Amino acid sequence: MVPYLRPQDIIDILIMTILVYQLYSWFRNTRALQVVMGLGFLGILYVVTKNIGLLMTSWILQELGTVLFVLIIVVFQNEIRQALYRFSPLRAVFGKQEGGGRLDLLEVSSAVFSLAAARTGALIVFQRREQLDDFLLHGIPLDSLVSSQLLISLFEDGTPLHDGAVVVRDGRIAVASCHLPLSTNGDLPQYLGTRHRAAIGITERSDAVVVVVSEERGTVSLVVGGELTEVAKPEELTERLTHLFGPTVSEEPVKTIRRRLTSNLGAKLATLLLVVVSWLIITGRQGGIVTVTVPIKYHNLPDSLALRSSSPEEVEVQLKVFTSLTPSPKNLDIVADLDLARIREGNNELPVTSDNLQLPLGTVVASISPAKVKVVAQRKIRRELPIRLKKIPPVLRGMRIWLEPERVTVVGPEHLVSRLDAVETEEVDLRRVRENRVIEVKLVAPAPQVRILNDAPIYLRVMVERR
Ligand SMILES: Nc1ncnc2c1ncn2[C@@H]1O[C@H](COP(=O)(O)OP(=O)(O)OP(=O)(O)O)[C@@H](O)[C@H]1O
Repeated sequence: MVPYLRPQDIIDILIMTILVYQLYSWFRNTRALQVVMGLGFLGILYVVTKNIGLLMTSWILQELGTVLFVLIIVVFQNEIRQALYRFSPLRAVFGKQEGGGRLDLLEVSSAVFSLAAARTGALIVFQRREQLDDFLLHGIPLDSLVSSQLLISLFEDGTPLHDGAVVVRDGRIAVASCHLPLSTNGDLPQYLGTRHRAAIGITERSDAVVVVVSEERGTVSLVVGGELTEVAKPEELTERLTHLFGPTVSEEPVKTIRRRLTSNLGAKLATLLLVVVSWLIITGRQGGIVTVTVPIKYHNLPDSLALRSSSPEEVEVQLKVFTSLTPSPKNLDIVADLDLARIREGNNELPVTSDNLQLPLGTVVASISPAKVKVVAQRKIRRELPIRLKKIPPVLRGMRIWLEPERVTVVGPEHLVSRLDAVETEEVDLRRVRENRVIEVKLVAPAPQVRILNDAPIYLRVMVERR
């Protein structure tokens, strides 16, 4: 189905694999991923039913797909907005990374473990690069420094703000008593109640880091990327938070790259397979091969050389065409433009490649025939030749005629210029000339490739001697 694989195709597949895998890792464990999987299944079903000719089923699936697509955009607008935000290149420039330096993590750890010891439930969300506003409900805005005492008193049972989560942003407590979205991950253990599900929910939808204290069990857990891990000691929590907020990652870059490439390898390979299959289906749906006859044009011929001959004048180009993008490449003016800057005197063979063609969007060159053109170049020479009147006109008795200047310089291919013995003027009519005259005459180029290097006018002087 695919006769060749260009380097661009490999880049194409790799880019799509990275994008799809990124999307998958961001949507993983969210409702959106399950819906996207469901849609993917419907898509596969549609392709299968269409290909085996189940007209009604494929038609219904097609119509359903359009409706579902619109519904998904409406229902998952938050997720889509977050995903687009994550893709934005401006995020790296303007997005703020929560700095561990501005936040006293020792204060946080000490508060959290005091709360755990007192069996007071707590939920602290640390905003990192991604905005959380879309996910926060009913919060009371605050703007205060993070201190152990303040955190303890915020979660103190019976106080007005103890219910819900505290959000720490830019090293300060920004919101208290706010409601977070719950995780929809059906695989979570039964014993995790809504506080823990809320902690997991916000980290599934963003890059936030959450510390959660269980009122029932007195445990402290750290939640990142939807993964919850219990932390036993305040020092461990401080260390892990420092690592999460710290700008430096102590691992060597090579190790980090290797770890990033090999982690979650199964999902990555599955994504690659999915992209390759989709790529094969999409490229397989190209509108087939179209043959176009393309004329050859030349540029950059060195000044010292002249083109003696070239063959062929045209090449046949087979194009693979995406029909949806280019309806009829036959009607397009495609020209093969060859650069002659490097040719030498004599026979030259120039390859014709897709780089020489200006192709319309959505077309790819499958083959060019012939793939080479023969160009014979010849040295240009310069000669000074006498100027000769074309057909010496009949002159009256006593009339003298001569040309000024008498000689002119020409330049052109050696085989043409070497054969010339003069450069002729156009015809001049002297029948009515009875007295002295100066007539401007024009020179005629001996051949199209021969150039006359003369800017000054040529005069025919006529002198009539009176007796
Ligand atoms: N969506 C939410 N957003 C923020 N806080 C929430 C949310 N849902 C519940 N909470 C907090 O969790 C408390 C209820 O916790 P619940 O016992 O249901 O969860 P849990 O995970 O079992 O926690 P714990 O182990 O502390 O009991 C609520 O009083 C409220 O403070």
